[in-house]
Formats: sequence, structure tokens, C-alpha cells
Amino acid sequence: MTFPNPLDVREATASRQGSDRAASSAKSSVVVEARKLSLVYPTADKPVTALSEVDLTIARGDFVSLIGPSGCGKTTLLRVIADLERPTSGHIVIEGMTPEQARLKRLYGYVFQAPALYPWRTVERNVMLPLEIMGIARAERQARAREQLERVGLSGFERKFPWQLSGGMQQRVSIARALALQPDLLLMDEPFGALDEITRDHLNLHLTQLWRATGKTCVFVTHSIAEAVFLSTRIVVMSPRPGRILDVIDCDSLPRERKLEIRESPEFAAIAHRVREGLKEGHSYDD
Ligand SMILES: Nc1ncnc2c1ncn2[C@@H]1O[C@H](COP(=O)(O)OP(=O)(O)OP(=O)(O)O)[C@@H](O)[C@H]1O
Repeated sequence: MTFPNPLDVREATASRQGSDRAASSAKSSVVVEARKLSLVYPTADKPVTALSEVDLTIARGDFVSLIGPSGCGKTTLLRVIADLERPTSGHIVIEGMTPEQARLKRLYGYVFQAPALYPWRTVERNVMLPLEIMGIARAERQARAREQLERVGLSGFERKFPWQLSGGMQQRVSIARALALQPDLLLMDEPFGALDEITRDHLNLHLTQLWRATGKTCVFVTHSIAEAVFLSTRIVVMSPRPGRILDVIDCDSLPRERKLEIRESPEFAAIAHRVREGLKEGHSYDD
């Protein structure tokens, strides 16, 4: 499998970088603010408390990873931000709006664990789909889809079908689709969880470059400590269910521009250690 030089992504996005950043600077510095957020799923058996009194502030331009054991409520928290679930109690504000208003204004793009592409649509037509739904004219749809495909390093693959691409390439198409409506916020639910380690390394590198080039705010769910440390400006460590926040770790000791080699550095090891300790501490089921 070949990967485009991630530097191409930086070049492709350079022209947009200025306008994205200028637009961002005019807005509030807080993108997500959650206070005492709880969510209980009613089930036929007994209610399941997925989130308990979660307080979280996500600043503009941050790359925040949510990490915690399976079933601790990471996806639920992401879905609450996206207005795909409603909290049972507490408050959440997205860019000064309710999650519903933010969803209706298409303020976020969502990337799922599986690429969820339509096999009968070409790559380009998959990326164009949200623009089609928004009633954007064909020429503009196509221009925007091509711009996003260039951004994720997939120029030249517009006319391919998803099944002609590798898993990693399909996931990059789904990132391009999430970016098509130019959202401020990119929500990603374990997008690389199903990929082999080498592909995952390449995509992590690609994603961190994309994030720096666009200045987007990212919320990323992962099970991988190394992935969280490599990508994030802040790591949110969650407890086993009911999901609570155990620790919020700043990754300021790492440079913003990251190469895979930083994983060998003592600063990287120190943050990974703190994440691991946080996960260990929280490891007892209490409901
Ligand atoms: N629609 C639902 N109805 C009932 N329970 C649910 C529902 N969705 C999730 N849950 C439960 O809520 C808890 C949190 O689930 P969630 O998917 O948010 O966790 P997660 O941390 O993302 O897990 P994983 O890492 O395995 O993807 C789990 O116990 C799950 O079984």
C-alpha cells in the first residue's frame, strides 16, 4: 500500500489555513462546555448509567482524546456533543448553542469507527453527499469534494468506488466527507481502531498534520494510549461505567508539530505513564 506524502496535505491546505484561522479567531475560545452531564439509558432490564456528572471544557483548536475502558461512555459523550443522544441531566453548550442548534447549523463533522461509505457511489460522490443534502449546486459540490479529497491525500481517487480502496483510504474518505461542510468541530469515534498498526501510524501522522493545517477543534475517542498521546493537546481519562472524568492531562511538554519519533521521547513516556496510572486507578466497577 502506498501513502501520499503527508506534506502534500499541508501544501494543499495552506491556502485555506489563513481563512480558517481568521474565522476561528473571531469566535469564542470555548467550543464545548459540559457541566454535571449525566446520561442514563432506560433499558428493559435496569437503567444503565453511561455518564455521571461529567464536567468538560474544550477550547478552540484543541485536539482532545477521550480514553477509558470499553463501555465507559466515550461514544455516549461524543454522541451527546453531536446531539445524537440527550443527557438526562446537566448542561452542554456547543459554540454558545444547544447541541441541537449546533447540529442544525452543521457545526460538526462526525467520523464513525467504520467508514460507512455507500458502495454504489464513487469516492467523490460519497464526499459530495452531505453537500447534496444541503442543496449545494453541483459545480460547488464537486469543487469542495475535490478540495477535501486533496486535503486527505486522495486526489486521483475521485472516480474509484469505496471497495477499490484499502481500509485506511476508506477512512480518509470518511474524514473528507466529515470535512465537506467545513465544520468547526471534528468528532471522531475510534476511526482507526480496526486498522493494522502500520496503517494506523500513517493515519495518525496524517491526522495530526491535517489538524495543524486547518486549526479545527477535534474530539477523538480511542482505546490506545499511544494514539491518544501522539495526537492530543489534552487527554481526558474516563473511569469504567458510569463514565466520570478521572484526569485531564495537558500534552504541552510535546511540540505541536509531531513526528512518529516523538513516541521514543521521555516526555511522551511520562504522559503515557500518567494516562496508564489514571486508567489503573479508575478500574473498579461501582454499579
Ligand atoms: N442505546 C443504548 N441503550 C442502552 N445501553 C446503552 C446504549 N448505548 C450504550 N449503552 C451502554 O452504555 C455504556 C456506555 O456505552 P458507550 O458505547 O458510550 O461506551 P464506550 O466507552 O464508547 O465503549 P467502547 O469503548 O466499547 O466503544 C455501555 O455499558 C453500553 O452498553
